[in-house]
Amino acid sequence: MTADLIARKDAAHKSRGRIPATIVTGFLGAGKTTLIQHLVKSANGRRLALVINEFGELGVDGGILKACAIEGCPEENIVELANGCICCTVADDFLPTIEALLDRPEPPEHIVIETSGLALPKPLVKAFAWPEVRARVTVDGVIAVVDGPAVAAGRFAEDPVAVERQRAADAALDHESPLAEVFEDQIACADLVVLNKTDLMDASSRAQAEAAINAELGRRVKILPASFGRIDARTLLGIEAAAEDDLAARPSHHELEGEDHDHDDFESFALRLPVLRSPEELVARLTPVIERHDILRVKGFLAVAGKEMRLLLQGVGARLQHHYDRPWEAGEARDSRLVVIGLKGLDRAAIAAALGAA
Ligand SMILES: Nc1nc2c(ncn2[C@@H]2O[C@H](COP(=O)(O)OP(=O)(O)OP(=O)(O)O)[C@@H](O)[C@H]2O)c(=O)[nH]1
Repeated sequence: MTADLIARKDAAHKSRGRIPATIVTGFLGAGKTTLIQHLVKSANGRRLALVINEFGELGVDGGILKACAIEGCPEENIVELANGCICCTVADDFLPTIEALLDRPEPPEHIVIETSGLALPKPLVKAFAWPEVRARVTVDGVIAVVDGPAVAAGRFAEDPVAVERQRAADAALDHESPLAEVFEDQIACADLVVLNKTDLMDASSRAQAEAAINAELGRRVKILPASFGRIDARTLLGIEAAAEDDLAARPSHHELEGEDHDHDDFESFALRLPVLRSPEELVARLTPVIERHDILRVKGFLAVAGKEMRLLLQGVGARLQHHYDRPWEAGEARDSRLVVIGLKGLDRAAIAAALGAA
């Protein structure tokens, strides 16, 4: 799409007096924040506001985006809704945040919402159908970011053995595997699917992942391959789906289970670690802990002895990545904190002890 066409589409939204909003969904660690980082850089100076929601309590994603200090998206345009899942607190947290953005003297030209990896996107889309919001915003599109290698490996496929094990532990469990449910909902709500992490995939695993995605897509929706979410803003913004008018086409478990949906099957907690001797030392400790406890996601900012830079560590399943993302600021507490997310029943004490947490 040309810049011209985007400008015309923006103008069309504005002429109807509505600001477009894009919802970026996708499971824990699929690459949502990475995609948004790239999107902001390629947005050509368009005034964006980012609403970032995280399941863990640390606000790591907001920290990553703020550290980029990207032109067109200054820090005050990044709003964090940490510690929870917006899909269940729509009226309390999410809508007031959107309304506050719209009420600014210079409102954003486009709002990008990153949901937590466990959020079901439909309740958010539904919120945009409420009359007072509908008059001012339209959902330009729901983008589902998918961890390609994880899907190809069957991570989100129905796992009857795991479900039976959970049922044995919790007789009240009345739904299928939590990972499968979140995946199904996120795909079923999408107007565009980004098959991410293709740098880690060969042709056959790509075909497997596409087949698994297609199995959940009830409508004709494009699947775009990507590596590190490198897709131009011109493709991601300006879909013009008006998703709030199209709710019936987006089936969701949320309607069936209400407030009791999947989050209850997951938990997260934060750990404070001592200053690290080296990143490698932490990786060596973490790797077996992640495997033993089947941890889904770890992330955090850490202090390393003798380093003036903040270390960002990210783990998605057993895959760990780290780099120094920015210098510690003057007066900033050089804390080492990690958030750990997994299925309910994590042995917090054992994990903390194995990592030498304070
Ligand atoms: N190899 C590879 N790694 C990727 C790609 N995209 C993202 N990552 C890495 O995956 C990890 C998670 O990426 P994020 O962008 O934080 O994922 P997220 O979906 O925002 O994660 P949550 O907000 O925790 O759900 C980071 O270490 C990224 O560098 C990719 O295309 N290929």
